[in-house]
Amino acid sequence: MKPTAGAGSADAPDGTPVVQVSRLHVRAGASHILRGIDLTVRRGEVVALLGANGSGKSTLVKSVVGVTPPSEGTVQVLGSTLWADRVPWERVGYVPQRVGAGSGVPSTAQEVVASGLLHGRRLWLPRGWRDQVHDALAQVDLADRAHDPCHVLSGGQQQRVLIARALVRRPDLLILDEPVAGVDRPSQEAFAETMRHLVTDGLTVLVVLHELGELAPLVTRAVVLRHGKVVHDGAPPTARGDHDGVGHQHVHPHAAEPRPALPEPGLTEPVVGR
Ligand SMILES: Nc1ncnc2c1ncn2[C@@H]1O[C@H](COP(=O)(O)OP(=O)(O)OP(=O)(O)O)[C@@H](O)[C@H]1O
Repeated sequence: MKPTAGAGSADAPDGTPVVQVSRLHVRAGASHILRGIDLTVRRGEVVALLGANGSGKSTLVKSVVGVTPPSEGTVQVLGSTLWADRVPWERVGYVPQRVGAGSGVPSTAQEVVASGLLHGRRLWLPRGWRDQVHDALAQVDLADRAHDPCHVLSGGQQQRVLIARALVRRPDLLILDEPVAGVDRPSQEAFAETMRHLVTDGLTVLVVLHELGELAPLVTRAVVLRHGKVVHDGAPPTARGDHDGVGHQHVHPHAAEPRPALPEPGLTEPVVGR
């Protein structure tokens, strides 16, 4: 995936909350899925949302993008309160958990990505949309597949189309739910490189991951959910053994500054001084 210049604001992290979740509860029937979540994502941060299957990660990001309404509590995005104020969704990119870009509709990659330029107040494509779509597809290395129907693309390529759809509006806030699940290693590396450029340009990111993988060097904070509650909010964990990995970056503390114990067994392990 190839970066292009400038998405998001060019501001440095300044502590301004971009996402603010307060005492959020979500219930569905008899299920009490989220149980009092507090989460703040500040401008310029890259926050990884981690946790075991069923811990509530997708439900939390769906609440942040206004798909799932809260039972209690509030969610603010870019300073606007969901379900009360108008939220500037045109500044938000969202990649849902793997859904397939085609979803049975015979749309081309170009058409799917172009739909990312539409939002509540703009139901027509802006002047120059073809170039914007081409740039977004180039960022995920699919410019040459623009006119292919999505159903002929592989699962990983469809996922990259959805990433391009989120990037095409040059968002200030990007929310990704397992963006690289099912994406091959070279594409993961290219995606991480694209993200590195976008984050340098000021993009704020909330990303659901099962492991930090190639995005590890970018992640500024990790939030771990368990049974619908936040059980860790702080330094990102480091996967066991990755000192041997290609491209490993020694960004985590060593013996002098031990990491907090990770509360999510089996997910990742703290690494100290290896
Ligand atoms: N609409 C719903 N009705 C009832 N239960 C639901 C609903 N949506 C989610 N759940 C339940 O809430 C829990 C959390 O689901 P969620 O998809 O948020 O988990 P997750 O952490 O994203 O999991 P995974 O890592 O498997 O994607 C699960 O037990 C799920 O079955």
